[in-house]
Amino acid sequence: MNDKTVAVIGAGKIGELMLSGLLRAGWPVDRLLATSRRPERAEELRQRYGVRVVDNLTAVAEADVLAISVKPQDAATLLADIGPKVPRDKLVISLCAGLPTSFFAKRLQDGVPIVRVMTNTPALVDEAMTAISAGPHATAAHLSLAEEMFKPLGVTLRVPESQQDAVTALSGSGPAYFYLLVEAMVDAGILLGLPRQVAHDLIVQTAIGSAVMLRDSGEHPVKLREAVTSPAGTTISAIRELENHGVRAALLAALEAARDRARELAEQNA
Ligand SMILES: NC(=O)C1=CN([C@@H]2O[C@H](COP(=O)(O)OP(=O)(O)OC[C@H]3O[C@@H](n4cnc5c(N)ncnc54)[C@H](OP(=O)(O)O)[C@@H]3O)[C@@H](O)[C@H]2O)C=CC1
Ligand SMILES: O=C(O)[C@@H]1CCC=N1
Repeated sequence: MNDKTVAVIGAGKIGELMLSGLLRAGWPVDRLLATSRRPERAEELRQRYGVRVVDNLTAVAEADVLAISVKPQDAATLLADIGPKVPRDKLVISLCAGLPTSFFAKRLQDGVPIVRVMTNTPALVDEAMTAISAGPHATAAHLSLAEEMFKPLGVTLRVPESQQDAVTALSGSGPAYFYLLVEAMVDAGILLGLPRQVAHDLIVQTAIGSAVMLRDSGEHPVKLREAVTSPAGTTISAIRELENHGVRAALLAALEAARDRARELAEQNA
């Protein structure tokens, strides 16, 4: 493990997932810093993780890596404070949806390396999907450092920055789509007369089993679905309804909308 100090700037939901994941992976707590806007949040982070919570400028001065995990709408205000004070020997990692690395480059001194990352909430169980892109001045060593930070939280992949809005629509927001499906299927179980807890347990384990098969069997999802779908059986009756209700088209439109929203966030916060 390297000897870098990482500051999570704006340790909210995603920032906390980073902190806790790095600690689980053995990152020394004295090489982690966090910042927060609210004193009660700072206290919560200190209590929970024993991490030092400092102000943004102290984090800039002391850390080698600045992981920006504020909302895209808060990034300009933050950068107005810290941007001109970030020296060129630091690495800035943005976790912000939508914002291109050019947004940060404009607000930092010329030469500060920037990496853009899109991760997701399964980081909580070390099953995140994290996509990493080089921005201005980011070298192979900077990308490796970003990978070293996110690998313990799950799987990492390098993508060109031009793909990051699509990545955000698929894997960044993706957990929410699966949770919504589970919620709807549990409700369907209620409709069919099952107790809520039974419906929940059936669907959660079915989701886990299906996900592990998708990952480990090496089979195409169509093959896996065909193996469940017996001639004149139950599954095809359900699939006819899913197709009748346009679930496939809804997913195409939904992910396109998420991608468009990422673009809009960039335009609104340019
Ligand atoms: N949630 C998710 O699943 C994912 C989110 N992201 C991205 O991660 C980023 C954070 O999202 P999320 O964690 O959900 O949001 P949160 O609102 O939970 O976290 C952002 C945190 O930043 C704090 N903050 C804002 N401005 C400042 C500042 N100037 N100085 C210090 N702290 C500040 C906020 O404080 P306060 O509590 O006062 O608001 C908040 O605690 C976003 O850019 C989002 O696009 C990326 C992938 C997945
Ligand atoms: O909804 C959002 O904007 C953030 C980015 C990806 C997941 N959550």
